[in-house]
Amino acid sequence: MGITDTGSRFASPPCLAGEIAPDYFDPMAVDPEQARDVARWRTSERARLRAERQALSVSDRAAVGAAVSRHLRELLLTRFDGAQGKVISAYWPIKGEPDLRPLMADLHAARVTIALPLVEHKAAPLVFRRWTPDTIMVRGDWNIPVPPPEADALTPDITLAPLVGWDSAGFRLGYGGGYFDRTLAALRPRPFTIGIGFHSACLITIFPQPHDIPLDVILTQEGAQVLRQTP
Ligand SMILES: Nc1nc2c(c(=O)[nH]1)N(C=O)[C@@H](CNc1ccc(C(=O)N[C@@H](CCC(=O)O)C(=O)O)cc1)CN2
Ligand SMILES: Nc1ncnc2c1ncn2[C@@H]1O[C@H](COP(=O)(O)OP(=O)(O)OP(=O)(O)O)[C@@H](O)[C@H]1O
Repeated sequence: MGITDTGSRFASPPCLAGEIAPDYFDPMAVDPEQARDVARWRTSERARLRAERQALSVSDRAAVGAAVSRHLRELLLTRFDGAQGKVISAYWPIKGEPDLRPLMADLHAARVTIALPLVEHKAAPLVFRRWTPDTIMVRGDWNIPVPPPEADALTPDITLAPLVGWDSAGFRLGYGGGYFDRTLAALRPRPFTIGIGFHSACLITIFPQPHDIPLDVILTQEGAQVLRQTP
């Protein structure tokens, strides 16, 4: 899907994707050799982008977290009237991801219900459990801090998907477990999905495969990218 045909508008330049001929790559082609090449390429791009992110100073990363939080607050106000009474799934930052925890606490105080994702079963959709600033976290899969098993399981209205890489058609590269794609494929109604990442993690294309689901918005420190129509 191209940029112009989604009716998108951009807060900053959308990373050259408009310069790609639409017939350059056929995302629906399921050629096993091509799928294998894409998987290898993704593995090396993930490593490159993660190393780049890790090389940033702590204060640069903190500034990105603060800027993304500002844009997210604004997006929730303008598109969801502040999201009061809604369930938003966030994430507990790992491996240099933008830290939105202060905003999570502010949203909780503003009567937004916050949930966090858990890998409770390998290669299955994520489970979301309620988080409040008083939640005592436990170690989950991959050592990610998660709410305890007795925390309520919730279905998010809005999902924040942390990303390792993104493209201007709204596709996301994560850590390679396929968890968000499986989750979005399973959830009905599908939550409004906001990718969260560094602007510099923009790729010309992630070579979307049939299982990849484009996000509704991608937020970076430079604002909203790939903003789709109102849900
Ligand atoms: N902060 C945060 N929490 C999150 C996510 C996230 O991206 N960020 N997730 C978003 O989904 C889920 C965890 N995602 C995971 C993704 C991959 C693997 C994992 O084991 N990766 C293997 C490679 C897998 C493969 O290539 O088959 C590895 O790196 O060794 C684990 C958890 C839920 N919580
Ligand atoms: N809906 C789905 N059903 C079954 N398998 C899926 C689905 N979505 C993704 N997968 C599998 O997960 C694998 C990894 O997917 P992908 O490369 O898109 O990961 P990712 O989006 O970077 O990971 P994550 O969401 O965990 O951060 C794919 O090879 C695919 O086989």
